[in-house]
Amino acid sequence: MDGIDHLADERNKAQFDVDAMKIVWAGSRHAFEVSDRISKLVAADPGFRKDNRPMLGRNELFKNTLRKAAYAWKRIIELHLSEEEAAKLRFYVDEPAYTDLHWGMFVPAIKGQGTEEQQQKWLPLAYKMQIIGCYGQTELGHGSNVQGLETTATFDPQTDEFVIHSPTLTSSKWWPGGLGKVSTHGVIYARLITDGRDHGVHGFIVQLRSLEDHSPLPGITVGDIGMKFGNGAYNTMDNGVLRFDHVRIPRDQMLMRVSQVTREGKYMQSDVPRQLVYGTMVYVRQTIVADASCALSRAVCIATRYSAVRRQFGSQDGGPESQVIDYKTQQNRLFPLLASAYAFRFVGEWLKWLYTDVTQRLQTNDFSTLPEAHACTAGLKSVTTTATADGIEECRKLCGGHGYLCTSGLPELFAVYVPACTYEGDNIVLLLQVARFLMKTVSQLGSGKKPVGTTSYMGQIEHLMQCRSNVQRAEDWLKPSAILEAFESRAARMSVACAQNLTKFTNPEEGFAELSADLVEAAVAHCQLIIVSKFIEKLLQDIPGKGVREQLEALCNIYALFLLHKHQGDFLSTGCITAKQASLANDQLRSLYSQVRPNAIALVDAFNYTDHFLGSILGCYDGNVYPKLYEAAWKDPLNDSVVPEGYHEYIRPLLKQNLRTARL
Ligand SMILES: CCCCCCC/C=C/C(=O)SCCNC(=O)CCNC(=O)[C@H](O)C(C)(C)COP(=O)(O)OP(=O)(O)OC[C@H]1O[C@@H](n2cnc3c(N)ncnc32)[C@H](O)[C@@H]1OP(=O)(O)O
Ligand SMILES: Cc1cc2nc3c(=O)[nH]c(=O)nc-3n(C[C@H](O)[C@H](O)[C@H](O)COP(=O)(O)OP(=O)(O)OC[C@H]3O[C@@H](n4cnc5c(N)ncnc54)[C@H](O)[C@@H]3O)c2cc1C
Repeated sequence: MDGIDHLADERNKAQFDVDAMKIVWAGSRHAFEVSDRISKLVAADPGFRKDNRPMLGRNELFKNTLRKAAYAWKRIIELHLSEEEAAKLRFYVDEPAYTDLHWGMFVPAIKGQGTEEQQQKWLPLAYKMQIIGCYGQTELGHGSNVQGLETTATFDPQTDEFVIHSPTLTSSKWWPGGLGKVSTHGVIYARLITDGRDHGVHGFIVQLRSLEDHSPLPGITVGDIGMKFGNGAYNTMDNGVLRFDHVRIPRDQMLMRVSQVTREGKYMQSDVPRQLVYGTMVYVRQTIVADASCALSRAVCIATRYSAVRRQFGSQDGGPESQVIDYKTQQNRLFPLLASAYAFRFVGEWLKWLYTDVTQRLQTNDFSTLPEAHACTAGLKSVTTTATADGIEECRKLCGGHGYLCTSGLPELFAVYVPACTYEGDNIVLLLQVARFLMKTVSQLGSGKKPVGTTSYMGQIEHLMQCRSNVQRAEDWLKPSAILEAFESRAARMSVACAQNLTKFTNPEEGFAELSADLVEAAVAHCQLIIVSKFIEKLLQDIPGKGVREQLEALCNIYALFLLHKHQGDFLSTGCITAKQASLANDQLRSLYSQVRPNAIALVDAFNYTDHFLGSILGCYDGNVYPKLYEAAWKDPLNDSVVPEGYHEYIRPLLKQNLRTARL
């Protein structure tokens, strides 16, 4: 526009090396270089334009998504992009599409649950996109309760086939992304029945559409489930409905890594735990945690830049008004979100490591860390997506009225993001899984079995049950040991209190149901401890770059102390800290906000988002917000004509009628 950087003064205030922080954020120099190159490539390509999405009707919107997905694939092939680069390209194209499920769930399901042979047969086809797949688990009647799924896969020994069937309306598959209009195949979850016996839910590769003309195969009824929350947004995705009427598939299309059905129809189980059937969900939950940091950082980048541009009140003698970012209330809402974005980034990195580690162990039949991996992925998915969805909405409010405009980018970001609280496991249902894991851990404390990994803090249960924080001055809250002890003792005491209350029930399941609200809170406390401790561990690493460590320390302290303030009821009622110490934490938070304030713009610049990816006038890099908002308004289709369509039919007759009435 005017070529001036309206945020230059803010950028000049930075007290750290932004380029070094970009590398910390990306994870490595290599990751930064790939991300930087691919994001610029996407931003510069008009084929990936996305600013028109809110204006398009469903059919147009969907066709546009198909075009983009095909174009993205064309570019991936033309440019010989690696798997890593291709994934980045899809990320920066930033449009929910069937490809997310193909690459994100269909391929991982085959990799995780298929035998070597099955992988060799199906993966090359999927990698070349000669088949397109979805993940067909949820049904109209059951989503969370996977064991309640009704679709059946009955083995027919005469033909060596499974017969896939939807026996009831509620057994219709409902929700799978990419299913409605695109997928040719699906990994479909169904109850395996052999010789009249029900062996529970298993995965099957089922062809759904003809590879010649895309029509549904015989016995298959398939379509889209209809418009979802928000214009544009997730409506680029064809979430589908699917019914089977005795559809036959060859026996070797059951995913047979975990269990097998022989030619004779005998059901056999490998040594691997049955829960590996749920393995794809563990994988995806892990990726969702890393994605949370992307979505939150994007919203925070928009809200931070705009808060520095926006001025309200405080003008004296005709001088400039105050930047809204200087209001302490704005900082108290914004900076903890900025800190959370960094915290989720680092816990996401760690979770990726944990997942890789458990996968390697599984390959050598070591299943010992699977329960922890399940609890961590489930719990962190829940806590980070809830905080991110709430955080995006908070960022919208932080941008005042303009945040409500689609051109702010925030309404669409929220609408696309908010189902993350539900998909891949409803967040409450997942926290209850964490609570079960915690109750088991507590119950084993007296047995001599040493808790390991993320529950190792429970090894010092006697200390944690009676310790009192020794914080005396606000600065004492800057000590990682003070923070860790407070978070560990809060989590331990909440879990132990639940475990003690559970003993009052003769039926443990009844007790679990009755105490489930408290159990969820104990699970949240445990997960928040993991996030805080992984941030602190990150700071123990070598962190190059002038001032980078200092900024990260401030953000880590903000994250922890803000949580402590928000959940002070927990910390006080469990006696981990005193009211005076809670108040000192608050004093420290204020001073941390002042420390972050001059660095705020540079801290969001470190995310290295292009204007294309941000998709927000309020968050644009140069901060030249008002001319862009003004210009964009005139591009709205409603402004194509000065007098609106419909004037002659609906406005003019009204006005004329009022004139006649007035004359009477
Ligand atoms: C990149 C992709 C883009 C994202 C796009 C998003 C697309 C969205 C896709 C989807 O949503 S796919 C569908 C996802 N569906 C769910 O997440 C369903 C949630 N429900 C469940 O996961 C499970 O049913 C449950 C809630 C965990 C309960 O399962 P179940 O009743 O079978 O188990 P329990 O009796 O409670 O537990 C038994 C035992 O198993 C352990 N366990 C449970 N899940 C797992 C797991 N995933 N991995 C390992 N272990 C697991 C559980 O802890 C119990 O252990 P023990 O207590 O017996 O030791
Ligand atoms: C955008 C989107 C994309 C999706 N994509 C796919 C896909 O690709 N493939 C696929 O298979 N599925 C997909 N799903 C389905 C998704 O996985 C399920 O919706 C999700 O697992 C939640 O299950 P549910 O809908 O049955 O919720 P319910 O379980 O019906 O939840 C309703 C309410 O009941 C509560 N509740 C349920 N059980 C308990 C309990 N035991 N204790 C306490 N409270 C409980 C929940 O907390 C919630 O408040 C998608 C969903 C969405 C929204």
